[in-house]
Amino acid sequence: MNAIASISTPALAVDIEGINLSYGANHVLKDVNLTIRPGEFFAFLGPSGCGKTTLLRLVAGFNQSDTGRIMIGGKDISNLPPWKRDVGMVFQSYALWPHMTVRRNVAFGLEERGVARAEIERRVDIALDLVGLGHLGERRPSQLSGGQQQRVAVARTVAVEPKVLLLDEPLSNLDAKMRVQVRRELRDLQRRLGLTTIFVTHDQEEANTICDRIAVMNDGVIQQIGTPMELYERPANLFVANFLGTANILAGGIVDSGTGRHFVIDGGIRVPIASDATVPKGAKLVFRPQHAGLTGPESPSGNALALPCVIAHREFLGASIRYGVRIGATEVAVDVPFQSGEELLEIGKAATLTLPQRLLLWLAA
Ligand SMILES: Nc1ncnc2c1ncn2[C@@H]1O[C@H](COP(=O)(O)OP(=O)(O)OP(=O)(O)O)[C@@H](O)[C@H]1O
Repeated sequence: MNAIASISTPALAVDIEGINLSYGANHVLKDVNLTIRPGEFFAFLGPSGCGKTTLLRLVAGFNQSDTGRIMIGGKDISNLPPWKRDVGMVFQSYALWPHMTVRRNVAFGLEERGVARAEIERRVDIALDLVGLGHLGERRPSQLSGGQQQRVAVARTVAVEPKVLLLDEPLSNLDAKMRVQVRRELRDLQRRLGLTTIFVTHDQEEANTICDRIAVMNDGVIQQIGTPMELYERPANLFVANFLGTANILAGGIVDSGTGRHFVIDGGIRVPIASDATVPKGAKLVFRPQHAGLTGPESPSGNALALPCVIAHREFLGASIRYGVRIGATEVAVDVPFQSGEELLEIGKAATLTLPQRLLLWLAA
């Protein structure tokens, strides 16, 4: 039997149903419902304090909810203590024992469970090999890099053969370069093990690059669940649009005249609304910087919307130029691919912002 087959268990779904949780008057989780599919790498993503760690700890059994239940593989585990849930959690701090060798750190959880010595040695070997640390078993945590310590924390968790892996901001103690490397390793390990995994992060890039699907949270409420691309291309509301990537947001009001609906933005500029567009009540006009174009002040031909604007800033980003553009009193960002030798638009000059109708988003809060 190969190393992976001997340490992985069949992947199970996690169902989170009707969860409400309060700390005193602070209603931290508000009617949370979601299903994590077997073998999925799933993220809880949201700003600090939105409740994602509280939700993860609820799955682990460290918190109790006021209502609802948690199911793993179709079995209600809400009333089981953490050690009977078959979940493994990697903490932000790693929580390694400083006085123990790497091997002892990985073995510790197995010893606590009364696993036989020969089986412990076998599983420690497999877990350390999985994270590429087989040769460093006799070192102590202080003799390892941050990335290596993180891998020991993962090996220790995987060694107890959990049915679900929980990762609480496991990359936040690493520098930017290490983070990119370790997140790839984590993704690769998760794929090889096929283990249902929940990953908590406030970093959208981290969630986008390694997770199959993401639940975006704000203020204890799930805003939207989807793949990274779905969330980026079809955000459900202004919060999601703003949290994943850069979003330009223009406020205004709808007027319905004989010539169809228009969205009147700052300065009285009228943006025609496509006849088939769904515009929720209180919606704002949203578009991504790379979906807009810029030309000189004369209106361009074609079927893009053309709005008069003024160039306010210009930043060279390498592959593109980011222009800060004023439309009425609002400034928006427009990314134009950089072509060597091409003339740039001058700051302070009038220009025309072009927007393809099909890429406009009409989103409410
Ligand atoms: N044990 C506790 N007692 C009281 N309030 C708590 C407790 N744990 C968390 N909270 C509160 O619950 C809310 C959600 O906290 P939580 O740690 O889940 O947020 P988070 O999204 O994980 O944030 P961060 O990214 O900063 O860790 C916050 O308002 C926090 O102050």
